[in-house]
Amino acid sequence: MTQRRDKPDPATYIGSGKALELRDIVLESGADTVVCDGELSPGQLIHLEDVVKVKVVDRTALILDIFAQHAKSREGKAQVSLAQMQYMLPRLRGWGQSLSRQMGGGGSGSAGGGMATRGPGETKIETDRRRIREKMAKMRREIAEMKTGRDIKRQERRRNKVPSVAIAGYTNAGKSSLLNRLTGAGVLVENALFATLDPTVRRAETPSGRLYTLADTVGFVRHLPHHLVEAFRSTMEEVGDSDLILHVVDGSHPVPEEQLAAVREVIRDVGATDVPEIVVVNKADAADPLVLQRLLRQEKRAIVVSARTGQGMTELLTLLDEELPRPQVEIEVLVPYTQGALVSRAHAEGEVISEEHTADGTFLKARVHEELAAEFRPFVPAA
Ligand SMILES: Nc1nc2c(ncn2[C@@H]2O[C@H](COP(=O)(O)OP(=O)(O)OP(=O)(O)O)[C@@H](O)[C@H]2O)c(=O)[nH]1
Ligand SMILES: [Mg+2]
Repeated sequence: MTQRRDKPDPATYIGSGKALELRDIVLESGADTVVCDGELSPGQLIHLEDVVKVKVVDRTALILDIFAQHAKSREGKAQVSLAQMQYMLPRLRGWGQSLSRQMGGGGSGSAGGGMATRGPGETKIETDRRRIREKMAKMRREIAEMKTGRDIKRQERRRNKVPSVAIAGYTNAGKSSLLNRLTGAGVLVENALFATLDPTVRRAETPSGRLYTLADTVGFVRHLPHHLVEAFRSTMEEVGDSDLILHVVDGSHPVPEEQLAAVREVIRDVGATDVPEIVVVNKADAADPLVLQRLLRQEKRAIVVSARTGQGMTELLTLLDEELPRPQVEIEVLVPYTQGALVSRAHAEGEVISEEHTADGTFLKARVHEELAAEFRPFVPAA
């Protein structure tokens, strides 16, 4: 059901007449849940439930439920429960329901007899709120500790100078499928929204034999509610810290541009705007050729692939090899004057620290990329 309004009804989100219409649909169809593609205030949710007499789930709650089903890592799980508690806090409903029921199925054992700890004059709902807040504080501390661990890992990767590639994109675009294609990683692929929550990082090799890491990320959605942004953070940081973004877009979608734009908005939000991006138009096997042509015309650096059939993978790997920043190596060499071209390349492709013309040739200190360093290897003076 859709309704066009200037703004949501303050009481029931949709208008009161529309709410009655919705109640009739619920009765006729025997539906047990109403899902609303929007964010309801706690009051709107309660009022709407009172009218339709079944459970009402808004967009945030639905996304949280999906996250909860798919979170695998400890940090992912903790972040989801934190977001769930934050969501529940203003929505607790009185005496009747137990906390665990309100927290949604499969809750992490947060309920339990609150009677014993209830302070004087505190109602059940106040007790519940206090306990949730305490639990949230504990959870935040735990997440902060987990983050430190992850940062250390990331720093190690940096120090090792293995360039990192993040696969980002709208949910269901085929990010995990692409990761599997590129690395044979066996990451969960599902035809469901948000199959991925925990950051999954693999090591891989470019055709020219350079090592890099490839990180799968959670799918982006438009208008991501704020407390979900927090729950996403681990993956987003991965994107912001990467050396290259493979921005996967579902080419079989009639208007992939919308998803591209939505994802770019989030990339901007996490400050990853200066990370180079390759647009990977996926699902070529199921796409309208006209849409693919349009995308290739519009996007500077785009490539059409199919993670399913393997189409375009060789080209993608070649492109990735070209776009990955070259790690810099410091060299100290004595280059004979007959090899002047090599010295010129150090100037053009690298950064010359010092240059001295001796009787035996050019004594050069420079920072250059790995391939060039290899060419200078014959001229490293014997120690
Ligand atoms: N036809 C076709 N389907 C594909 C292709 N790549 C992926 N799919 C399907 O698209 C669906 C989503 O793929 P995933 O790889 O899980 O997508 P994702 O981007 O990782 O999704 P989230 O992790 O949920 O954000 C699955 O049903 C895949 O089988 C492709 O090249 N062609
Ligand atoms: Mg995935």
